Amino acid sequence: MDLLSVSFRSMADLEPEQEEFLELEGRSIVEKVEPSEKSRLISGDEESVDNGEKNSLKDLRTINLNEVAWHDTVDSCWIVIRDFVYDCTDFLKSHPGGSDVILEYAGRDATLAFIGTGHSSAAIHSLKRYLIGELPVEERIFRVPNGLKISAS
Ligand code: HEM
Repeated sequence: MDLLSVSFRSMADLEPEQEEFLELEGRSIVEKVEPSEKSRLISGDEESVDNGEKNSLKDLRTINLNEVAWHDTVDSCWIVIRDFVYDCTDFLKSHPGGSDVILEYAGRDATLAFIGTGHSSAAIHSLKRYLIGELPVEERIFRVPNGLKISAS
């Protein structure tokens, strides 16, 4: 047995409440497809999906972490949640948790903070208003096709 064996599971393996989160992120995509297709969609295998929503997935702009990092101020505040990029600039002042907590993550990944705070379904729903893109496949850590295994051996 490996000393260290960590698996980043595909989205299809997540707990129900996490899956809800992920479904909400891509609601318009997953609602219109069969369960088998949905599982492929949420695991990131977009090529295998042949439906009307395929294009909307592909149309999402690819934004890398380097570009995200430039938007780390109150005048332009981008954050990454589950490999999706959000522009929160206009939302900062109205965030119920205050602007400071979001600004702390401006220009970088805020996934664990966002989840750790226990945001409501309404909050998760509202995320899509600020969605501007997604990370390139090689920079993703949550939506990895077929999962990613890190092993010590
Ligand atoms: C675009 C991203 C975000 C959106 C749309 C958002 C939305 C919301 C909403 C709607 C609430 C009210 C409570 C609820 O419905 O859950 C809330 C509360 C809160 N959020 Fe966020 N949030 C975002 C990012 C973040 C981030 C990155 C943090 C970092 C820790 C954070 C920390 C908090 C905290 C601490 C509260 C609790 C406020 C309280 O109960 O007094 N949020 N957020």
